[in-house]
Amino acid sequence: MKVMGINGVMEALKSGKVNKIFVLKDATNPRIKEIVALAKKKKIPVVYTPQLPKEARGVMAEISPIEYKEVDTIIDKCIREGSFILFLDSVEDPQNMGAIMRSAEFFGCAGVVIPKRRCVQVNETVAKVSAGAVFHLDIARVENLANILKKLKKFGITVVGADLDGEPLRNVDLSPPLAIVVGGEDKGLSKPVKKQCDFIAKIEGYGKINSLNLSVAGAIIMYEFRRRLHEG
Ligand SMILES: C[S@@+](CC[C@H](N)C(=O)[O-])C[C@H]1O[C@@H](n2cnc3c(N)ncnc32)[C@H](O)[C@@H]1O
Repeated sequence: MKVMGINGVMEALKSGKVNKIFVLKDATNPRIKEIVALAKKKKIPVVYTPQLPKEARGVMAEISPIEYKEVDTIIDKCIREGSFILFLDSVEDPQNMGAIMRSAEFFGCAGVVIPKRRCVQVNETVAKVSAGAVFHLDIARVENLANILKKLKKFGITVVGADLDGEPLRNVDLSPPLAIVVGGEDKGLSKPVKKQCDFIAKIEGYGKINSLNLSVAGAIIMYEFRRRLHEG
């Protein structure tokens, strides 16, 4: 897998997943120089090249494939840290997947769980849009999201689904340990997934359109989770 762009390469490098770095011969950006210095310190080969794809913006890394985690590892971490797990139900657009993964990492998510089918997988676009967040996140792939959500109850994890057809977010209990479930672009939350949610939360709008981009909806709930924890 290749990662392009300064942020993605830097985060991949910090996470120890880079095998080789390609740098444009005449690159002058000081952050690229920082990347080269860090790569050399970590004894990672740096190849200078006269040409790179435009979207690399001067730097590209060859990385090991994403190592998916067991969902149980993420559940343990969520309980131990008193944090939250993000579940993505049939997200199809890699831009949206990358954007929500970036926010999930930013808000200190214990891990992200995605279905093996009918969902975009963690590819180069997701890695790039996430600004390298995917290299710091624990990500699990599961056969059936609803079955895992059912299992969470036994561990005392509250499951909150984000949906247009819910009660206002401000009335919903977001106490940790928490699972936040966000739906896909077209279908939203599937029926079996909705059935496993303890609460369905709606972010109230004040304009004419009725829905948010899924990555924005997810980020608002993750922020609200952290805000309430902070304010006690
Ligand atoms: C673009 S919306 C999907 C809309 C879908 N056509 C539907 O009818 O549910 C993608 C996902 O973002 C989340 N979302 C978007 N707007 C939201 C809102 N106002 N409140 C809660 N969740 C929202 C939900 O999880 C939703 O499934």
